Amino acid sequence: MPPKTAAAPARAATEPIIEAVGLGREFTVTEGPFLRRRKRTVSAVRDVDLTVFPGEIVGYLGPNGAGKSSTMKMLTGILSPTQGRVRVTGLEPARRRTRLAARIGVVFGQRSTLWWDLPLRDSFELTRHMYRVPAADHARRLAELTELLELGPFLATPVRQLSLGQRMRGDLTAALLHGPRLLVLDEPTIGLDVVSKSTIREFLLRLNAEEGTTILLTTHDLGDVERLCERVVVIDQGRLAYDGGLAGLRASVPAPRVLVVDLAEPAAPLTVEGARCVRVDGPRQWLELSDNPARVIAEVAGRHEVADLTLREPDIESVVAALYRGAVAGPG
Ligand SMILES: Nc1ncnc2c1ncn2[C@@H]1O[C@H](COP(=O)(O)OP(=O)(O)OP(=O)(O)O)[C@@H](O)[C@H]1O
Repeated sequence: MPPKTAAAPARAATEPIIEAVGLGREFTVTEGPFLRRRKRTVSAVRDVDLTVFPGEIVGYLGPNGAGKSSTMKMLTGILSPTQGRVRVTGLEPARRRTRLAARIGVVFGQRSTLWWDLPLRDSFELTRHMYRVPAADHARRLAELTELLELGPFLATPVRQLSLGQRMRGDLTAALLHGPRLLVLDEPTIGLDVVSKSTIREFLLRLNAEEGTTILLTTHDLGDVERLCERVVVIDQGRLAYDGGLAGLRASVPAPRVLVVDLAEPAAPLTVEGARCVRVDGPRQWLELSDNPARVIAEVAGRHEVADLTLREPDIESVVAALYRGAVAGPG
């Protein structure tokens, strides 16, 4: 399926921070019962062209198995591409992994880089040595980050005693202590409660606004996307399916609008041309619209006594679900 595109935000004429052209990664897997094993090639990522400029926040989305983690691993040098080429901050990641590590921060939400048995503060001190950050710079930055991420009270706590949200904030701090230009996040809010999610989202926005840090994140949490990403890239079955703004994403997929009707009395599901009743709860009914809302509203109001009406635009969740379905269904 060719990628759908929408107008990307205006960018300064600067060097891209990420530039991938025709990027691909295949794996050879062995399958089948003993003595009848066969080798099969799995294409995890194919033909991905992706250019990200400094200061962007880009959401990299896709259903399970779409190729997000494989892309992230190629961008951070953990995996070598089998096709195409990629540069991150001007470096070829798999060949210049150590040099690249000094320029980027990486957080994989399900895997901590902190030392489990050490107090948080000691983990940060070890990180300082790994990145060779001067002591005074480290102290200043640690003070800023721990204040913004509300980690002060936990600096003496061993990592294994931290809650998931505290640990995630610790991982973010560790990834940012050396002042990277690019932050790569794989599921940064996975498993967190609403307050912790919000703390992390607000922090990332501030980091981007005040320091100009470029952020590339994968997430299945569309709240992250709505709050953080001016640009989304959708990958499906290894290929790009969309690259553009959130508004364009909404416009590119025909997800239906829903009319919520509060009748004066409970009634049987409404049958109206151009609408499909998808839910009934007492006097409230939800009509999925395939026609002009004004005509549907007029017809419902002509037949029933209506107490209230609300027209709901498709939420980003149903837009993305429709996009994934469309991409899975194939071209067109
Ligand atoms: N080391 C590997 N060996 C064989 N196949 C792999 C390997 N890593 C990934 N794959 C396959 O490549 C495809 C893409 O996987 P990947 O982990 O990149 O997807 P993802 O979008 O990150 O999925 P999820 O959202 O579930 O984490 C999948 O079919 C997966 O099974």
